[in-house]
Amino acid sequence: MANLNVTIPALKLNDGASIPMLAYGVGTAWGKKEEGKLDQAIVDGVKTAIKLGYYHLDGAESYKNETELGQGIKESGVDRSKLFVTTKVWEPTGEAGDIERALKQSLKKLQLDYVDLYLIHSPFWAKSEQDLQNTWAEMEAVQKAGLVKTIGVSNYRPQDLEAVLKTAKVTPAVNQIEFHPYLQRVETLEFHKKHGIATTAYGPLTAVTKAAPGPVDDVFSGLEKKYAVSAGEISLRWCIDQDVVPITTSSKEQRLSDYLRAATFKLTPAEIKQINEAGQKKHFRGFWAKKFGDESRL
Ligand SMILES: NC(=O)C1=CN([C@@H]2O[C@H](COP(=O)(O)OP(=O)(O)OC[C@H]3O[C@@H](n4cnc5c(N)ncnc54)[C@H](O)[C@@H]3O)[C@@H](O)[C@H]2O)C=CC1
Ligand SMILES: O=CCc1c[nH]c2ccccc12
Repeated sequence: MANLNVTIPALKLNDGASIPMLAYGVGTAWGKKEEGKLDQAIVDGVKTAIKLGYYHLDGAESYKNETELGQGIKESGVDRSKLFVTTKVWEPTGEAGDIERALKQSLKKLQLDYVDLYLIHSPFWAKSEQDLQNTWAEMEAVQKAGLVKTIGVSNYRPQDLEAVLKTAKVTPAVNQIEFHPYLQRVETLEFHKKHGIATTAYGPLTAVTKAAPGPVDDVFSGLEKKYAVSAGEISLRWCIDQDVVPITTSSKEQRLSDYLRAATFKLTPAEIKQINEAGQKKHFRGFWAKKFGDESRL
């Protein structure tokens, strides 16, 4: 297996930490594992990703494979300090101490004493603005206690972030959202920019996988020839060149290896504009569609 030996760029977060701009996610591609049993395929997938150079790893309590993610990290032999590990809390209860309890369980499964980034998986469990605010205060507390380096959110809409910012002492450093040419999240990205919140993107390959064929295909084929890369690699680079960190995944080593080519070329502003204009002709949301509302562009 060719290892391209590429350098993945990093993005500076609002708290001074650096986040690698290409991540390997363990939330999709692996199917459902048997409860309580270590799934060696997931452990091996994590080790393969790390071996190839994916040092940013995206997990979550709800994926039920933090044990495999932790074991893969351990068996990779790569120094902990070189890795950037994210996990997410699923549905906070709103009770005092619930975030600390959930985080400590995650850390135990991951066999780690801290995570680089801890996210609230979604805002959809909250019944009020106050729920979002109280839980954010709990996130601030675990950061202060040194259990996590950086705190953030996922799937938050501008109105959810507004609510958090009314009482926050620490601005969320990251919002992890679905982002691809058919879901460009213009308003959300503008809000992020205004408040110094970094965007990380799940579903970055959607335009060339689940939502294909579509209006970006012709633009992509021209760029595939120009840069001698695949449409997937164009999709990932389209994120990176807009300062968005793509989180991708595959159980296939060859695909993961190929995607590293996203770090070997750069799209021009005119090419990004071409993709954006073509992408705006179609709307597709692969995750959480009912929660956002089918037609929402947020
Ligand atoms: N915070 C959240 O709510 C969510 C977070 N995530 C995170 O993001 C990660 C990546 O999410 P995805 O949507 O899976 O990312 P993605 O858009 O990069 O798609 C990856 C999937 O596409 C498949 N694929 C790749 N190349 C392909 C090709 N050429 N033809 C056909 N299929 C191909 C892969 O096998 C994999 O299943 C997850 O593992 C998870 O860690 C994912 C969804 C929601
Ligand atoms: O994060 C992506 C969506 C999601 C939420 N819970 C699960 C569990 C397993 C796979 C994906 C997800």
